[in-house]
Amino acid sequence: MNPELQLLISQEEIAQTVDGLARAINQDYRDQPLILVGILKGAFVFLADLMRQLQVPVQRVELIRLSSYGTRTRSSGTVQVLLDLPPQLLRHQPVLLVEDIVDTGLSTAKALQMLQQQQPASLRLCALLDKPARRQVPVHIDYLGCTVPDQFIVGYGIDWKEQYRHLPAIYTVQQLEADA
Ligand SMILES: O=P(O)(O)OC[C@H]1O[C@H](OP(=O)(O)OP(=O)(O)O)[C@H](O)[C@@H]1O
Ligand SMILES: Nc1nc2[nH]cnc2c(=O)[nH]1
Repeated sequence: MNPELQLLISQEEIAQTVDGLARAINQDYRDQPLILVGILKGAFVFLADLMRQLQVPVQRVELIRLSSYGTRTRSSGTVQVLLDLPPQLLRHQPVLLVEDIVDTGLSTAKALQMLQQQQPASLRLCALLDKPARRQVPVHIDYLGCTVPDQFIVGYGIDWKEQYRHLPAIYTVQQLEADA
């Protein structure tokens, strides 16, 4: 049976939030050529909207793919790297990591560590959502959209068992069956 969804952040609120984030990034980077790195799959919708609001010269858009939730609603605690970057790509370049949600922080911390190994000129994080209640490792978010409560989130690229990524707004999921 499909679970019940409750609206948390409307399409209009998401658009305003993305706009505010893009304005802050535009102001900070100005004419600096920037590399954007998005984390698949969850961040692909946010990345697509954010980058189209950027006025800074985006010299490259890259994607990495991490997974730690699978079909569950709690992190497995192990972050699998399913797609990495070619070596040396970020060396001496300003890089902005784009993430959909920082929850335990394990995925984002792993991504930051992977990117840092390539010795970028600078590395900052832009996250649409922050769920601080479940943090296991500290993560500094340079550009944050919204803080969300300790509930399971779906929509706007974010899934439950691969469903709901297509929804244009963000919802909390009610009455989820216990994880298998
Ligand atoms: O802070 P954390 O507890 O690590 O959770 C955050 C991560 O969890 C989700 O990815 P998921 O592993 O579900 O993969 P997906 O993006 O492909 O759905 C989400 O897209 C984040 O990348
Ligand atoms: N779908 C979904 N994935 C997540 N990964 C980390 N937190 C969440 C969440 O609240 N919802």
